[in-house]
Amino acid sequence: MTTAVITDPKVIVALDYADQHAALNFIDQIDPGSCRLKIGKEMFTHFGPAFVKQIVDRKFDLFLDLKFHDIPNTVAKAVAASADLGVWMVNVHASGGRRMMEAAKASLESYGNDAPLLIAVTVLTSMEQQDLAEIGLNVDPQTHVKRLAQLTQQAGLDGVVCSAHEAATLTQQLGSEFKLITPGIRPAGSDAGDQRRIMTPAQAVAAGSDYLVIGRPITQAEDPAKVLSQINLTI
Ligand SMILES: O=C(O)c1cc(=O)[nH]c(=O)n1[C@@H]1O[C@H](COP(=O)(O)O)[C@@H](O)[C@H]1O
Repeated sequence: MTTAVITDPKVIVALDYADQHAALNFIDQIDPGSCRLKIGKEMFTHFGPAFVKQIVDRKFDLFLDLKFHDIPNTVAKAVAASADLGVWMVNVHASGGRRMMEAAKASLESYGNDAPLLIAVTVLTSMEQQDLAEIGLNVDPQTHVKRLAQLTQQAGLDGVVCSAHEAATLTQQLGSEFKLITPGIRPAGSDAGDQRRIMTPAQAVAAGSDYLVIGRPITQAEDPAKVLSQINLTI
């Protein structure tokens, strides 16, 4: 183990590897107290629930990022299936609407204190105003995020995924208990890639982000554990 243990680590490392061994090699170098981990569509599609359980068994808090978006009954069942895997956090798309989110929340009632945090994606951090216009949403990203975050809170969820650019406004509007999970994080000097609404780790925390989702700047570094430690020192 090379990474320091922190109380309530803020970094969630996005394990977007096509190769299970590369992911496990990284995990072997870090301590579960130094970060949380996220498995998204790429690794889940390759390696399935067995891989999720492997990570959970290693005592990492795991965010299962499958961004469910379907009719309420289907999403409710998928969210409950995620809870059965023992994950720490699971998400849906807020644009699936109030009834879908309420059904997802209700499906976790029977899990009591073992229920994962349930959060909703607002506007993807890869999207800017022009992308919204192309899908018929003639609104600026901030306004749309605000609207979806309000709906998410009303539906009883624990927080939202948004860009750190929206964090300060959302904290003011929705209170500090409502969790803000922010991808689109880039340490100074690193490549933005396909992300559009980005911030550095320190800026994001200062803006009010509760958790920072960081993928490629860590996973594609020559020494991922070292980059994670360096980021932890800045926040
Ligand atoms: O829900 C997410 O985690 C998510 C939402 C969003 O709006 N933008 C976003 O980038 N993500 C995820 O966050 C991670 C970001 O990875 P990097 O761009 O490599 O840091 C990816 O796994 C995305 O799927």
